[in-house]
Amino acid sequence: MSFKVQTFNQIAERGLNRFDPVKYQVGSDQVEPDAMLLRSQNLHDCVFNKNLKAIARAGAGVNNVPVDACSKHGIVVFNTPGANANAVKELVFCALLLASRGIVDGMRFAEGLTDISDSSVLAARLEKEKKQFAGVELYGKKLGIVGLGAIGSMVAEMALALGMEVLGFDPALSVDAAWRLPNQVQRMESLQALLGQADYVSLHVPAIEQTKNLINAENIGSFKKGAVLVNFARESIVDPHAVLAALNAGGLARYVCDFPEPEFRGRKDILAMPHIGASTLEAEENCAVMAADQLRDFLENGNIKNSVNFPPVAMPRAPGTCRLTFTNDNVSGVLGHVLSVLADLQVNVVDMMNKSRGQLAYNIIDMEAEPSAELQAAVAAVEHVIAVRLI
Ligand SMILES: NC(=O)C1=CN([C@@H]2O[C@H](COP(=O)(O)OP(=O)(O)OC[C@H]3O[C@@H](n4cnc5c(N)ncnc54)[C@H](O)[C@@H]3O)[C@@H](O)[C@H]2O)C=CC1
Ligand SMILES: O=C(O)CCC(=O)C(=O)O
Repeated sequence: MSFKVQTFNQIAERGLNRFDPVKYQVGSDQVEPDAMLLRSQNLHDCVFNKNLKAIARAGAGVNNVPVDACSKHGIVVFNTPGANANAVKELVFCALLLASRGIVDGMRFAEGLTDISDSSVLAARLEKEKKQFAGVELYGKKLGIVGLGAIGSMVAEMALALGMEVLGFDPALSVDAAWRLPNQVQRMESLQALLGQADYVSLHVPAIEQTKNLINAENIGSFKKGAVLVNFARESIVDPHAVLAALNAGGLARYVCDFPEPEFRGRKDILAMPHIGASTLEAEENCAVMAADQLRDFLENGNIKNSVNFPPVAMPRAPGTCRLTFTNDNVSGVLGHVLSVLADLQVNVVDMMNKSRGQLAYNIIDMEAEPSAELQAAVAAVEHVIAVRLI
Protein backbone atom coordinates (compact mmCIF):
# COMPACT_ATOMS: atom_id res chain seq x y z
CA MET A 1 0.00 0.00 0.00
CA SER A 2 1.46 3.40 -0.92
CA PHE A 3 0.07 6.93 -0.76
CA LYS A 4 0.76 10.34 -2.26
CA VAL A 5 0.48 13.42 -0.04
CA GLN A 6 0.53 16.85 -1.68
CA THR A 7 1.79 19.61 0.61
CA PHE A 8 1.09 23.34 0.48
CA ASN A 9 2.73 26.16 2.50
CA GLN A 10 5.58 25.67 4.93
CA ILE A 11 4.95 22.40 6.76
CA ALA A 12 7.40 21.69 9.62
CA GLU A 13 9.99 19.03 8.86
CA ARG A 14 9.12 17.12 12.03
CA GLY A 15 5.63 16.56 10.66
CA LEU A 16 6.82 15.56 7.20
CA ASN A 17 9.21 13.07 8.80
CA ARG A 18 6.23 11.16 10.21
CA PHE A 19 5.57 9.76 6.73
CA ASP A 20 7.52 6.54 6.11
CA PRO A 21 9.25 7.07 2.73
CA VAL A 22 8.62 3.41 1.87
CA LYS A 23 4.86 3.98 2.04
CA TYR A 24 4.52 7.68 1.20
CA GLN A 25 5.50 10.09 -1.54
CA VAL A 26 5.23 13.56 -0.03
CA GLY A 27 5.77 16.99 -1.58
CA SER A 28 4.30 20.05 -3.24
CA ASP A 29 4.71 18.46 -6.68
CA GLN A 30 2.55 15.36 -6.08
CA VAL A 31 -0.23 14.94 -8.67
CA GLU A 32 -3.50 13.08 -8.08
CA PRO A 33 -2.71 12.84 -4.36
CA ASP A 34 -4.53 10.63 -1.87
CA ALA A 35 -4.31 13.47 0.64
CA MET A 36 -3.43 17.14 0.96
CA LEU A 37 -1.56 18.68 3.89
CA LEU A 38 -1.66 22.47 4.20
CA ARG A 39 -1.82 25.56 6.36
CA SER A 40 -3.54 28.68 5.01
CA GLN A 41 -3.60 27.68 1.30
CA ASN A 42 -6.96 28.66 -0.17
CA LEU A 43 -8.56 25.54 -1.67
CA HIS A 44 -11.89 27.11 -2.57
CA ASP A 45 -11.15 27.20 -6.29
CA CYS A 46 -9.27 23.91 -6.33
CA VAL A 47 -10.62 21.09 -8.51
CA PHE A 48 -10.19 17.90 -6.51
CA ASN A 49 -8.98 14.74 -8.23
CA LYS A 50 -11.10 11.59 -7.87
CA ASN A 51 -8.39 9.89 -5.85
CA LEU A 52 -8.41 12.51 -3.07
CA LYS A 53 -9.51 11.00 0.23
CA ALA A 54 -8.50 13.52 2.88
CA ILE A 55 -7.34 17.07 3.54
CA ALA A 56 -5.46 17.94 6.73
CA ARG A 57 -5.26 21.55 7.85
CA ALA A 58 -2.19 21.93 10.07
CA GLY A 59 -3.94 24.52 12.22
CA ALA A 60 -7.34 25.39 13.66
CA GLY A 61 -9.31 27.42 11.11
CA VAL A 62 -10.70 25.58 8.08
CA ASN A 63 -12.26 28.58 6.31
CA ASN A 64 -9.70 28.07 3.51
CA VAL A 65 -11.14 24.60 2.76
CA PRO A 66 -14.50 24.02 0.98
CA VAL A 67 -15.72 21.67 3.69
CA ASP A 68 -19.27 21.19 2.31
CA ALA A 69 -17.97 20.27 -1.15
CA CYS A 70 -15.51 17.85 0.48
CA SER A 71 -18.35 16.19 2.39
CA LYS A 72 -20.31 15.69 -0.85
CA HIS A 73 -17.34 13.82 -2.30
CA GLY A 74 -16.62 11.84 0.86
CA ILE A 75 -13.34 13.71 1.46
CA VAL A 76 -12.45 13.80 5.16
CA VAL A 77 -11.24 17.21 6.39
CA PHE A 78 -9.03 17.25 9.48
CA ASN A 79 -7.69 20.10 11.62
CA THR A 80 -5.42 20.12 14.67
CA PRO A 81 -7.44 21.50 17.61
CA GLY A 82 -5.39 23.24 20.24
CA ALA A 83 -2.03 22.52 18.60
CA ASN A 84 -1.22 26.20 18.06
CA ALA A 85 -3.34 27.69 20.86
CA ASN A 86 -0.42 28.55 23.13
CA ALA A 87 1.34 30.48 20.36
CA VAL A 88 -1.77 32.60 19.77
CA LYS A 89 -2.29 33.11 23.50
CA GLU A 90 1.24 34.46 23.90
CA LEU A 91 0.76 36.89 21.00
CA VAL A 92 -2.53 38.07 22.50
CA PHE A 93 -0.63 38.84 25.71
CA CYS A 94 1.82 40.84 23.60
CA ALA A 95 -1.10 42.59 21.83
CA LEU A 96 -2.63 43.63 25.17
CA LEU A 97 0.69 45.12 26.25
CA LEU A 98 1.33 46.80 22.90
CA ALA A 99 -2.11 48.39 23.10
CA SER A 100 -1.62 49.58 26.67
CA ARG A 101 1.93 50.88 26.81
CA GLY A 102 3.90 53.21 24.58
CA ILE A 103 6.13 50.39 23.42
CA VAL A 104 6.01 50.77 19.63
CA ASP A 105 5.89 54.59 19.54
CA GLY A 106 8.51 54.87 22.30
CA MET A 107 10.94 52.56 20.52
CA ARG A 108 10.38 54.35 17.20
CA PHE A 109 11.03 57.68 18.94
CA ALA A 110 14.27 56.44 20.55
CA GLU A 111 15.47 54.91 17.27
CA GLY A 112 14.71 58.15 15.45
CA LEU A 113 17.03 60.32 17.55
CA THR A 114 19.88 59.65 15.15
CA ASP A 115 21.25 63.20 15.34
CA ILE A 116 22.29 62.72 19.01
CA SER A 117 25.63 60.95 19.38
CA ASP A 118 26.35 61.75 23.04
CA SER A 119 24.76 59.17 25.37
CA SER A 120 24.19 61.58 28.27
CA VAL A 121 22.45 64.03 25.93
CA LEU A 122 20.39 61.11 24.58
CA ALA A 123 19.46 59.98 28.12
CA ALA A 124 18.39 63.51 29.08
CA ARG A 125 16.25 63.85 25.96
CA LEU A 126 14.57 60.47 26.51
CA GLU A 127 13.88 61.28 30.16
CA LYS A 128 12.26 64.57 29.13
CA GLU A 129 10.08 63.03 26.40
CA LYS A 130 9.10 59.68 27.93
CA LYS A 131 5.85 61.00 29.39
CA GLN A 132 4.39 60.83 25.86
CA PHE A 133 4.75 57.06 26.00
CA ALA A 134 3.18 56.38 29.39
CA GLY A 135 0.40 53.81 29.37
CA VAL A 136 -1.93 51.90 31.64
CA GLU A 137 -1.63 48.53 33.38
CA LEU A 138 -3.60 45.39 32.56
CA TYR A 139 -4.02 44.56 36.26
CA GLY A 140 -7.58 45.16 37.41
CA LYS A 141 -8.93 45.79 33.89
CA LYS A 142 -11.72 43.79 32.28
CA LEU A 143 -10.96 41.50 29.35
CA GLY A 144 -13.94 40.28 27.31
CA ILE A 145 -13.25 37.07 25.41
CA VAL A 146 -15.53 36.14 22.53
CA GLY A 147 -15.14 32.41 21.80
CA LEU A 148 -13.95 30.24 24.68
CA GLY A 149 -12.46 27.27 22.82
CA ALA A 150 -8.83 26.16 22.80
CA ILE A 151 -7.37 29.67 22.45
CA GLY A 152 -10.06 31.62 24.32
CA SER A 153 -9.73 29.43 27.42
CA MET A 154 -5.92 29.81 27.46
CA VAL A 155 -6.25 33.58 27.05
CA ALA A 156 -8.71 33.56 29.98
CA GLU A 157 -6.27 31.70 32.22
CA MET A 158 -3.45 34.04 31.27
CA ALA A 159 -5.53 37.17 31.89
CA LEU A 160 -6.66 35.92 35.30
CA ALA A 161 -3.01 35.28 36.20
CA LEU A 162 -2.27 38.91 35.25
CA GLY A 163 -4.94 40.09 37.68
CA MET A 164 -7.52 40.97 35.03
CA GLU A 165 -11.24 40.36 35.38
CA VAL A 166 -12.42 38.04 32.61
CA LEU A 167 -15.82 38.14 30.90
CA GLY A 168 -16.66 35.43 28.37
CA PHE A 169 -19.25 34.97 25.64
CA ASP A 170 -19.66 31.70 23.72
CA PRO A 171 -23.19 30.55 22.87
CA ALA A 172 -21.87 27.31 21.32
CA LEU A 173 -19.45 26.28 24.09
CA SER A 174 -18.75 22.53 24.02
CA VAL A 175 -18.83 20.46 27.19
CA ASP A 176 -15.07 19.77 26.91
CA ALA A 177 -14.35 23.49 26.51
CA ALA A 178 -16.56 24.29 29.49
CA TRP A 179 -14.54 21.85 31.64
CA ARG A 180 -11.30 23.59 30.57
CA LEU A 181 -12.53 27.05 31.47
CA PRO A 182 -11.42 28.63 34.79
CA ASN A 183 -14.48 29.14 36.98
CA GLN A 184 -13.59 32.80 37.60
CA VAL A 185 -14.62 33.60 34.02
CA GLN A 186 -17.87 35.60 34.18
CA ARG A 187 -20.42 34.33 31.67
CA MET A 188 -22.03 37.01 29.53
CA GLU A 189 -25.48 36.35 28.08
CA SER A 190 -24.86 38.39 24.94
CA LEU A 191 -22.09 39.92 22.88
CA GLN A 192 -23.66 43.32 23.51
CA ALA A 193 -23.37 42.87 27.28
CA LEU A 194 -19.70 41.89 26.98
CA LEU A 195 -18.87 44.83 24.69
CA GLY A 196 -20.51 47.25 27.09
CA GLN A 197 -18.33 46.22 30.04
CA ALA A 198 -14.91 45.21 28.72
CA ASP A 199 -11.83 47.44 28.59
CA TYR A 200 -10.27 44.96 26.14
CA VAL A 201 -12.13 42.61 23.79
CA SER A 202 -10.31 39.62 22.26
CA LEU A 203 -11.94 37.57 19.49
CA HIS A 204 -11.38 33.80 19.27
CA VAL A 205 -14.22 32.50 17.10
CA PRO A 206 -14.01 30.57 13.82
CA ALA A 207 -14.63 32.32 10.50
CA ILE A 208 -18.04 30.94 9.60
CA GLU A 209 -21.20 32.48 8.14
CA GLN A 210 -22.54 33.32 11.64
CA THR A 211 -19.38 35.20 12.65
CA LYS A 212 -18.96 37.26 9.46
CA ASN A 213 -18.70 40.91 10.54
CA LEU A 214 -19.46 39.90 14.14
CA ILE A 215 -18.03 43.31 15.03
CA ASN A 216 -19.87 45.72 12.76
CA ALA A 217 -21.24 49.23 12.33
CA GLU A 218 -24.32 48.38 14.46
CA ASN A 219 -22.54 47.10 17.55
CA ILE A 220 -19.24 49.03 17.46
CA GLY A 221 -20.94 51.83 19.37
CA SER A 222 -21.55 49.40 22.26
CA PHE A 223 -17.85 49.25 23.17
CA LYS A 224 -16.80 51.14 26.29
CA LYS A 225 -15.23 54.46 25.31
CA GLY A 226 -11.48 53.96 24.97
CA ALA A 227 -11.69 50.16 24.71
CA VAL A 228 -9.16 48.07 22.78
CA LEU A 229 -10.18 45.45 20.20
CA VAL A 230 -7.86 42.49 19.60
CA ASN A 231 -8.43 40.17 16.63
CA PHE A 232 -6.18 37.16 16.19
CA ALA A 233 -9.07 35.07 14.80
CA ARG A 234 -9.78 36.08 11.18
CA GLU A 235 -10.21 39.24 9.10
CA SER A 236 -13.81 38.42 8.13
CA ILE A 237 -14.96 38.62 11.76
CA VAL A 238 -14.42 42.37 11.99
CA ASP A 239 -15.76 45.00 9.58
CA PRO A 240 -12.64 47.17 9.10
CA HIS A 241 -14.70 50.21 8.10
CA ALA A 242 -16.65 50.09 11.35
CA VAL A 243 -13.38 49.88 13.28
CA LEU A 244 -11.83 52.80 11.38
CA ALA A 245 -14.94 54.91 12.02
CA ALA A 246 -14.88 54.07 15.75
CA LEU A 247 -11.16 54.86 16.02
CA ASN A 248 -11.65 58.17 14.18
CA ALA A 249 -14.57 59.08 16.46
CA GLY A 250 -12.55 58.23 19.59
CA GLY A 251 -14.88 55.38 20.66
CA LEU A 252 -12.24 52.69 20.28
CA ALA A 253 -8.70 53.49 21.41
CA ARG A 254 -6.80 50.80 19.50
CA TYR A 255 -7.21 47.84 17.17
CA VAL A 256 -4.54 45.13 17.32
CA CYS A 257 -4.89 42.35 14.78
CA ASP A 258 -3.19 39.69 12.69
CA PHE A 259 -4.78 40.89 9.45
CA PRO A 260 -3.47 44.10 7.86
CA GLU A 261 -5.63 46.09 5.42
CA PRO A 262 -4.35 48.83 3.07
CA GLU A 263 -6.38 51.44 5.00
CA PHE A 264 -4.58 50.53 8.23
CA ARG A 265 -1.19 51.79 7.03
CA GLY A 266 0.38 54.72 8.86
CA ARG A 267 -2.13 54.71 11.73
CA LYS A 268 -0.76 54.82 15.26
CA ASP A 269 -3.97 53.39 16.68
CA ILE A 270 -3.77 50.16 14.64
CA LEU A 271 -1.12 47.50 15.08
CA ALA A 272 -1.48 44.87 12.35
CA MET A 273 0.75 41.81 12.17
CA PRO A 274 1.15 39.57 9.10
CA HIS A 275 -0.92 36.56 10.32
CA ILE A 276 1.82 35.31 12.66
CA GLY A 277 -0.38 34.11 15.53
CA ALA A 278 0.67 30.50 14.99
CA SER A 279 4.12 31.18 13.58
CA THR A 280 6.31 29.68 16.29
CA LEU A 281 8.62 26.72 15.94
CA GLU A 282 6.61 24.86 18.57
CA ALA A 283 3.15 25.53 17.10
CA GLU A 284 4.27 24.72 13.56
CA GLU A 285 5.73 21.42 14.73
CA ASN A 286 2.73 20.53 16.91
CA CYS A 287 0.32 21.20 14.05
CA ALA A 288 2.37 19.37 11.41
CA VAL A 289 2.91 16.28 13.59
CA MET A 290 -0.75 16.09 14.62
CA ALA A 291 -1.98 16.59 11.05
CA ALA A 292 0.45 14.01 9.65
CA ASP A 293 -0.43 11.41 12.31
CA GLN A 294 -4.15 11.88 11.71
CA LEU A 295 -3.67 11.49 7.95
CA ARG A 296 -1.57 8.35 8.38
CA ASP A 297 -4.08 6.66 10.66
CA PHE A 298 -6.84 7.48 8.21
CA LEU A 299 -4.99 6.41 5.06
CA GLU A 300 -3.58 3.21 6.59
CA ASN A 301 -6.44 2.18 8.92
CA GLY A 302 -9.48 4.26 8.01
CA ASN A 303 -9.60 5.71 11.54
CA ILE A 304 -10.78 9.31 11.92
CA LYS A 305 -9.71 11.74 14.66
CA ASN A 306 -10.26 15.52 14.71
CA SER A 307 -12.25 15.78 11.54
CA VAL A 308 -14.49 18.82 11.02
CA ASN A 309 -16.94 16.98 8.76
CA PHE A 310 -16.78 13.28 9.72
CA PRO A 311 -17.53 11.56 13.04
CA PRO A 312 -14.66 10.31 15.20
CA VAL A 313 -14.14 6.60 14.47
CA ALA A 314 -11.38 4.25 15.60
CA MET A 315 -11.45 0.47 15.49
CA PRO A 316 -8.47 -1.75 16.31
CA ARG A 317 -7.65 -4.02 13.39
CA ALA A 318 -8.56 -7.64 13.92
CA PRO A 319 -5.42 -9.66 12.99
CA GLY A 320 -5.40 -11.26 9.54
CA THR A 321 -8.42 -9.35 8.30
CA CYS A 322 -9.00 -7.09 5.34
CA ARG A 323 -10.64 -3.73 6.02
CA LEU A 324 -13.45 -2.12 4.05
CA THR A 325 -14.45 1.48 4.77
CA PHE A 326 -17.28 3.38 3.19
CA THR A 327 -19.01 6.73 3.49
CA ASN A 328 -22.69 7.13 2.78
CA ASP A 329 -25.52 9.63 2.97
CA ASN A 330 -26.94 9.38 6.48
CA VAL A 331 -30.20 7.68 5.49
CA SER A 332 -31.60 4.41 6.77
CA GLY A 333 -30.92 1.06 5.17
CA VAL A 334 -27.52 1.69 3.57
CA LEU A 335 -25.45 -0.38 6.01
CA GLY A 336 -27.96 -3.25 5.77
CA HIS A 337 -27.78 -3.10 2.01
CA VAL A 338 -23.96 -3.20 2.04
CA LEU A 339 -23.99 -6.14 4.48
CA SER A 340 -26.32 -8.04 2.17
CA VAL A 341 -23.90 -7.37 -0.72
CA LEU A 342 -21.11 -8.84 1.43
CA ALA A 343 -23.28 -11.84 2.33
CA ASP A 344 -24.06 -12.45 -1.36
CA LEU A 345 -20.30 -12.48 -2.03
CA GLN A 346 -19.85 -14.92 0.89
CA VAL A 347 -17.76 -12.47 2.88
CA ASN A 348 -17.61 -13.10 6.62
CA VAL A 349 -17.63 -9.94 8.77
CA VAL A 350 -15.37 -10.13 11.85
CA ASP A 351 -15.93 -6.68 13.32
CA MET A 352 -17.63 -3.46 12.30
CA MET A 353 -18.37 0.11 13.35
CA ASN A 354 -20.86 2.66 12.07
CA LYS A 355 -20.99 6.33 13.10
CA SER A 356 -22.80 9.32 11.70
CA ARG A 357 -22.44 13.09 11.78
CA GLY A 358 -24.97 15.39 10.15
CA GLN A 359 -25.63 14.27 6.59
CA LEU A 360 -22.81 11.69 6.55
CA ALA A 361 -22.31 8.19 7.90
CA TYR A 362 -18.97 6.39 7.99
CA ASN A 363 -18.37 2.67 8.39
CA ILE A 364 -15.44 0.35 9.05
CA ILE A 365 -15.88 -3.37 8.38
CA ASP A 366 -13.16 -5.96 8.99
CA MET A 367 -13.61 -9.04 6.80
CA GLU A 368 -12.20 -12.50 7.36
CA ALA A 369 -10.55 -13.03 3.99
CA GLU A 370 -9.18 -11.00 1.08
CA PRO A 371 -12.34 -10.09 -0.84
CA SER A 372 -12.91 -10.81 -4.50
CA ALA A 373 -12.13 -8.06 -7.02
CA GLU A 374 -15.80 -7.23 -7.56
CA LEU A 375 -16.51 -6.32 -3.89
CA GLN A 376 -15.41 -2.68 -3.97
CA ALA A 377 -17.42 -1.95 -7.12
CA ALA A 378 -20.47 -3.78 -5.71
CA VAL A 379 -20.40 -1.69 -2.51
CA ALA A 380 -19.81 1.53 -4.49
CA ALA A 381 -22.92 0.72 -6.55
CA VAL A 382 -25.19 0.65 -3.48
CA GLU A 383 -27.53 3.64 -3.48
CA HIS A 384 -26.33 6.52 -1.19
CA VAL A 385 -22.77 5.16 -0.92
CA ILE A 386 -20.37 8.07 -1.57
CA ALA A 387 -16.86 6.62 -1.21
CA VAL A 388 -15.39 3.15 -0.66
CA ARG A 389 -11.91 1.96 0.25
CA LEU A 390 -10.29 -1.44 0.74
CA ILE A 391 -7.30 -1.12 3.05
N1 LIG B 1 -3.91 34.12 13.96
C1 LIG B 1 -3.61 32.84 13.82
O1 LIG B 1 -2.55 32.48 13.35
C2 LIG B 1 -4.58 31.81 14.30
C3 LIG B 1 -5.93 32.05 14.23
N2 LIG B 1 -6.81 31.10 14.67
C4 LIG B 1 -8.24 31.41 14.56
O2 LIG B 1 -8.83 31.32 15.85
C5 LIG B 1 -10.05 30.61 15.77
C6 LIG B 1 -10.33 29.93 17.09
O3 LIG B 1 -9.35 28.93 17.33
P1 LIG B 1 -9.53 27.85 18.51
O4 LIG B 1 -9.76 28.51 19.80
O5 LIG B 1 -8.39 26.92 18.37
O6 LIG B 1 -10.88 27.15 18.02
P2 LIG B 1 -11.96 26.38 18.91
O7 LIG B 1 -12.83 25.66 17.93
O8 LIG B 1 -11.31 25.59 19.98
O9 LIG B 1 -12.81 27.55 19.60
C7 LIG B 1 -13.70 28.38 18.92
C8 LIG B 1 -14.81 28.75 19.89
O10 LIG B 1 -15.62 29.76 19.30
C9 LIG B 1 -16.96 29.51 19.72
N3 LIG B 1 -17.91 30.22 18.87
C10 LIG B 1 -18.38 29.85 17.64
N4 LIG B 1 -19.24 30.79 17.19
C11 LIG B 1 -19.31 31.77 18.15
C12 LIG B 1 -20.00 33.00 18.25
N5 LIG B 1 -20.82 33.42 17.27
N6 LIG B 1 -19.83 33.75 19.36
C13 LIG B 1 -19.01 33.34 20.35
N7 LIG B 1 -18.33 32.17 20.31
C14 LIG B 1 -18.46 31.40 19.22
C15 LIG B 1 -17.08 28.00 19.67
O11 LIG B 1 -18.18 27.54 20.45
C16 LIG B 1 -15.74 27.57 20.24
O12 LIG B 1 -15.81 27.41 21.64
C17 LIG B 1 -9.81 29.62 14.60
O13 LIG B 1 -11.02 29.20 14.01
C18 LIG B 1 -8.97 30.43 13.64
O14 LIG B 1 -9.76 31.13 12.73
C19 LIG B 1 -6.39 29.93 15.21
C20 LIG B 1 -5.08 29.65 15.30
C21 LIG B 1 -4.05 30.54 14.80
O1 LIG C 1 -0.69 28.21 9.68
C1 LIG C 1 -0.72 29.38 10.06
O2 LIG C 1 0.28 30.09 10.20
C2 LIG C 1 -2.06 30.02 10.39
C3 LIG C 1 -2.73 29.34 11.54
C4 LIG C 1 -4.16 29.67 11.62
O3 LIG C 1 -4.60 30.72 11.23
C5 LIG C 1 -5.07 28.66 12.19
O4 LIG C 1 -4.58 27.67 12.75
O5 LIG C 1 -6.28 28.86 12.08
